[in-house]
Amino acid sequence: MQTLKIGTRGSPLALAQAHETRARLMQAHGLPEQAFEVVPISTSGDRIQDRPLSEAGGKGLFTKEIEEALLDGRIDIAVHSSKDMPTVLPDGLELITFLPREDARDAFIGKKVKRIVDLPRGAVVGSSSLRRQALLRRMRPDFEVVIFRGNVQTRLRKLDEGVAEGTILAYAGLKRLGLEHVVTDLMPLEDFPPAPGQGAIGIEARIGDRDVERMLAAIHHVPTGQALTCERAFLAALDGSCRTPIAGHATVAGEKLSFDGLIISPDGTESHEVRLEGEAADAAEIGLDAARRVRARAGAKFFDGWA
Ligand SMILES: NCc1[nH]cc(CCC(=O)O)c1CC(=O)O
Repeated sequence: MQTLKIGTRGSPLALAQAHETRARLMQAHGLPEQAFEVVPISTSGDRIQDRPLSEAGGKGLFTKEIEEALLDGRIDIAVHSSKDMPTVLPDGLELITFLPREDARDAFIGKKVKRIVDLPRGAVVGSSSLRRQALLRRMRPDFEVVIFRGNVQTRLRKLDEGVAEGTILAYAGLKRLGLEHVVTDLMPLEDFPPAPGQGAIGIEARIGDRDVERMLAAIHHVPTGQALTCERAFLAALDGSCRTPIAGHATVAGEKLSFDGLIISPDGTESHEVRLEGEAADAAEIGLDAARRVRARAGAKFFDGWA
């Protein structure tokens, strides 16, 4: 077979994820590194630095150019952070493979204090994610939450410069970058539920590309796939307004799946949670059912407030 072209964003995290995918494929198929080519692709999401991405057009910004390359045949597979993937993909493409999930929790990086609970009243905490901003406000209404973008290095520099007392990032991303030593605290799943898909590498391919399907089947992690099916069904059913922060996390043990979902107002004052358990084989139905329940509990007005 010719070289398999692995498309990815060019950020350090994206490249680390592409390299992990390549390593797993090499291992599973006994192939040398030269059997693969990692193709970095710049996306609009990487280029827009001046405003929150939720205002610039949301999640699709990180995937558009990569999906065009996949559809054009310039690459054969695309490696993504599942969390950044829209729930609706372009015709002809599917997310078919998930690698074993890393720790899905958010991590706190404190400058003067290690634990977020030890921050003084009114402390400034930086985050660019609507979910994290809302959860921070719910947890500590006294915090001043400021927008904080950029890669890990940029954020650490901002902490050094005194722009904020701390910031929150996905533990998984930090681990994959070999930066877990900067983490000073881990956020509990209950107070600070992760975004749907957090910590899971997802691989997108052309529907019906049999050679690629065969290659990828060997590295697919079934429990992660089931968890992601549930989380993405929850997200898809609620995603009408991308201005509503949504958290969702499923865990799979044997045949059983357990899901926790949450929607929260951006100011953190109103949140609605749901927990459902069921058969892992019913992952999509559980996610959809959870979305119906949490939507019913919140009422239609909840979504109107800030949409
Ligand atoms: N939105 C950016 C993004 N997309 C995926 C990750 C981390 C890795 C992951 O969740 O799999 C991050 C950075 C972060 O949230 O800290």
